[in-house]
Amino acid sequence: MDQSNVMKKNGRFYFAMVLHVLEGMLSGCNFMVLYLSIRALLEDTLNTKLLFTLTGTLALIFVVRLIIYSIGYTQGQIGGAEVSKHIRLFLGDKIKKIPLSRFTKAQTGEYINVVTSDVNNYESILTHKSGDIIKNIALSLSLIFFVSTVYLPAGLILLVVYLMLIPALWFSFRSVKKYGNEKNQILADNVSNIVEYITGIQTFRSYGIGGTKNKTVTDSMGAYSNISYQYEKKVIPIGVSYNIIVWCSLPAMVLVAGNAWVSGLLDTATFIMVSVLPIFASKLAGTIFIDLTSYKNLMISKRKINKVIFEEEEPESTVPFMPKNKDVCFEDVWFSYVENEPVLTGVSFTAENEELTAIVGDSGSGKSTILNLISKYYKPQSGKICIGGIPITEIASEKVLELISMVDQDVFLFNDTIKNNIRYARPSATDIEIIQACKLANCDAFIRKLEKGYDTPIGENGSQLSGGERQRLSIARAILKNSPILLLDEATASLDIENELAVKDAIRNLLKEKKTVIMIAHTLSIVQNANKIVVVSNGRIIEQGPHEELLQKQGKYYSMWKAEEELAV
Ligand SMILES: Nc1ncnc2c1ncn2[C@@H]1O[C@H](COP(=O)(O)OP(=O)(O)OP(=O)(O)O)[C@@H](O)[C@H]1O
Repeated sequence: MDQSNVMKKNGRFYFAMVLHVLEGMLSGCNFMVLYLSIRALLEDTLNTKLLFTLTGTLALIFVVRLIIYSIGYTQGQIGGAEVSKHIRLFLGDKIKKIPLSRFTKAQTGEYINVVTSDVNNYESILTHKSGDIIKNIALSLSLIFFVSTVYLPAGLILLVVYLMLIPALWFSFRSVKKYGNEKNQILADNVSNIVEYITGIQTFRSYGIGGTKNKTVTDSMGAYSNISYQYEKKVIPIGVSYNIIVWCSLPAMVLVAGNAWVSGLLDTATFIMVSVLPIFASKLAGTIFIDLTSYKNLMISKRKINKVIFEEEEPESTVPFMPKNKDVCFEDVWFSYVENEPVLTGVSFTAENEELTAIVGDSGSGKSTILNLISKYYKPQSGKICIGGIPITEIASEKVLELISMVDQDVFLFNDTIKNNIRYARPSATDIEIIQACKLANCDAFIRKLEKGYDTPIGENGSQLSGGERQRLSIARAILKNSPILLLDEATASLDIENELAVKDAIRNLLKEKKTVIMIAHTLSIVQNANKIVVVSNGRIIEQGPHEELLQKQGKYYSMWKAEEELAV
């Protein structure tokens, strides 16, 4: 669907709106019948026949209104739900196309908010708010029209009641604009913080910073209640003042109509009718004020949805990406996550086709960032990253990632069976291929010991598995995907010796295939046989070459090697 049509309202919605207008006008007719009844009563012309005619008319209005209401309500609900269904489907698809670098912590809360509460808000505008507002406005207009025809000054008083809505809404819309946007932004931060809090609840609890002790969450909750309070504090007095002013229409009406009655210009029936109408009209105007204020507030959600709909997308994957070879080349790449805090400063190196390139360096030197850039999770600020000589900047992430298998420290596992978790790497894989991959990744044995073997559900994010087991499942995925480029973060230091050996053995099996491998190595013993070792320090490459050559240089690599040897002794 074209993005400019996503939020477009449909025929059902407009049909429902027409029916709401009719319903509002019919409600106004009740007052006319009531007026005729009072007239007949006071003029002593009320008899059984007229009484039946009047009550029959009221019953008919009721039945017609009921029919119109039922059709209008149903059409409005279906029409609104259809629009929000299109929005949800579009956003689901859109999120796939947004560059991965946009999914920072803050932005994630914003997206969650848009696809959940903002779409719900917009749906409620379509299914409820618009209909209620339009119906009440139609009813108000028919009241003004009716009263004006029976006694013009009374009609003008009612008109003033409704015209007073303009300044009241001007003030309330100003507050909505000021606090509503801020409230929405704080809510998005709140969602991000809560998602992070709940995801990390075990860690928070283990350090005794759960509940109110978690300052970030409590601060953000506090900020949200503050802004909600500020918002209400500004809007409520406007609503209250408006109500007080419009209720003055009651004594004003009694005074004006009373004077006319005393002077004989107005009959008793009209006096009674117009004198009680301000009670109803004031209440109705108050409802319209509240509904329009909340409509304006809900329209913030519409703008936010639109912002995501028109957000810049990844380049389309129409261009086939078939590099002749799979060497990965960095040319003077500069990158920072946060403005003015460079993490990579002029990185240049080539990981040759079907060779093993190891990246070593101090913690925080930028090793994982290099892998993140190859996977297009982020975009460099300057410089070029090429695969097989083709710059990847203009290629869709999807296409680039087809060529890459990633085995890193953060293994994400779905709440599904072991077999299905591995199958994500290649949905067309047969059970035998999955088992074969698991054997090579050293996980077949532990999987078979589980109650239901490969069909065992592994809980949310694989919570029932150890760190080493999760890493081996991730290696099994990479083996199954069998892509020509392998990005590997060898993080075995945190594992117990048995798991470390199993993972290292699985990695050895993974490396047997002819692939372009870029491996972050945390222990140097594993990189001795690499074709090239790239040494990173403070975001720069300070040495590169094979093991022996780097040892001879007696630079950073040499001292790291010596330090590791001493540790081993
Ligand atoms: N998403 C992020 N936002 C902001 N800064 C980040 C982000 N990820 C990493 N950094 C910072 O970038 C720098 C390089 O991080 P990186 O993870 O690439 O280092 P590393 O060499 O892989 O470290 P380690 O060996 O400890 O995993 C660090 O200072 C880190 O704090």
